[in-house]
Amino acid sequence: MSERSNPTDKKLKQAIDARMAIESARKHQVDILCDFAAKLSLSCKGLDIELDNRLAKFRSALNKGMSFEDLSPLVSETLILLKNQESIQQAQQRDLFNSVQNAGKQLQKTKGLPDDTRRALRNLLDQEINNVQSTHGYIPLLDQLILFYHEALLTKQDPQADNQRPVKQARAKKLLELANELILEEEATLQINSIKNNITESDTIDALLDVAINIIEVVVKNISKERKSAQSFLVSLNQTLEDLHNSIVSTSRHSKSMSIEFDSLNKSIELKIKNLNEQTQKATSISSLKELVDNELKSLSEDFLAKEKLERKDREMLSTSFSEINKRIVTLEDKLTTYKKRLNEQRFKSLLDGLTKLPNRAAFDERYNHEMHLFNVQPSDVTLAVIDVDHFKSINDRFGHTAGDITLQVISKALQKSVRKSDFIARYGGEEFVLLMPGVSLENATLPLDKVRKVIKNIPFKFREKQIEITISVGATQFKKGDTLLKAFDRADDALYEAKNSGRDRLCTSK
Ligand SMILES: Nc1nc2c(ncn2[C@@H]2O[C@H](COP(=O)(O)OP(=O)(O)OP(=O)(O)O)[C@@H](O)[C@H]2O)c(=O)[nH]1
Repeated sequence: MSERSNPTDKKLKQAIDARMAIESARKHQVDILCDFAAKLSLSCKGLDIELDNRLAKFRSALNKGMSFEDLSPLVSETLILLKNQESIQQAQQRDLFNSVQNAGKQLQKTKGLPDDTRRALRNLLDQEINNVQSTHGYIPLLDQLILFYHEALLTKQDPQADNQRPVKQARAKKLLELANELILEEEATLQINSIKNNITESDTIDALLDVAINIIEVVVKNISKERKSAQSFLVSLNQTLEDLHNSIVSTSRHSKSMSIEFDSLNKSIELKIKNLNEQTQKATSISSLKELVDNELKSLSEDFLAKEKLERKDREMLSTSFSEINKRIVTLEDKLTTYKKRLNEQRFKSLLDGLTKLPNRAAFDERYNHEMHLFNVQPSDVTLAVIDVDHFKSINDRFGHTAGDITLQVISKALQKSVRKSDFIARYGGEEFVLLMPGVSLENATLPLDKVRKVIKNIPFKFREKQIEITISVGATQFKKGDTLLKAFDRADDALYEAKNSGRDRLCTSK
């Protein structure tokens, strides 16, 4: 019997053990789930007080191991609250979107915001904000926005703040370039040169604005002076022409009246001769003939005298009026010569760079065009070099704009002195120069160009008792068949870029 019950007991025991194992595994799973649910519920903490209370109850019920039937109503209530919370969050998200967008737009209107910040802000408003999916997604955007506000605030508080500097520098550079392009009279040029010193010294955008206004004032004054002088020239030219016209009219009037007088005298002489002839035919005696001839000859001689007097008077009048006309023509010629001279001076000035007195970019363009035209008609060796002063900005920054100006003048003189007479050197703009070497191949140009580089490097610049070495980078090329002005220049520019990128203070060539 015990032998029979034994297997049954064993089976029962095995079944009980298996059941207990399942129960324990299930309990373990339930524990994990409860723990998970409790932790998940904690993550919602702080959204809403009622939801917090309900979730706290839910967690405590889970801890106590409450049955799922008992938990069920609590879960349903929590679900309703969570659903409410979802729509509340959607509304909050909409509000947040609007607030961030409005704040950003407001910030965009701020003046003096650094370019990088402005670009990042535009990206935030145009792109990033539209990719946000949840309320949490706004956190990095808000963080960024606060940073932008901080930068804007710095710009407002400290005019010399670093973040305003790039904006100011860009404007200062532009203003300087414009000032350099102005071609005015001597006095105005001096004024502009002294104003130019203030450009780099201005530490705020407002100060730059003042400088710009000063420049405009000088230009306006110069224009009105030019206009006045052109007007007075035209008025005087007009007056001289009118005088000339009057002289000619009066001469012609005089000639007309003279010719009438001559006509009547001639007629009277003719008549008298005719009369004398007739009387002579009719004369009956020598004595009557003699008397007649005497009378007629006397009258004729009076007429001839009158004619001679008239002729003399006419000659005198003509001579006076011609010398008068001549005088006026000479005055006119003088005036035109002066004006032509002024125009030539003006043209010459417009082709010279005011600061360095080297030919300017317009002069270079003219010559470059000419050389390229000659090359296209009959190819020959022409080398083009672009020269740029290295780290010139730091000279301005460290020692001031005036020191920068003097440096450019010294470098220009040295460049002018170290190129050949047949070469053409010009200031292309800023701290950049261009050199045309007609009749010189690129191969033959490398030695003289490198010599120029060394000449500049050896100039003993001294600023504030400090010895400073200034170097140049040079990019050169040679005209090639099929070149355009742009193609050849780009090649020289590429070579210059290479010289800059490979350490500066060198010559690079491009074939
Ligand atoms: N004093 C003075 N400065 C000028 C004049 N024209 C341009 N500049 C300055 O020249 C500087 C040129 O600077 P960048 O173009 O940055 O070049 P860089 O400092 O020479 O540096 P690299 O060319 O890269 O070696 C700017 O600061 C301009 O303001 C001028 O007529 N006078």
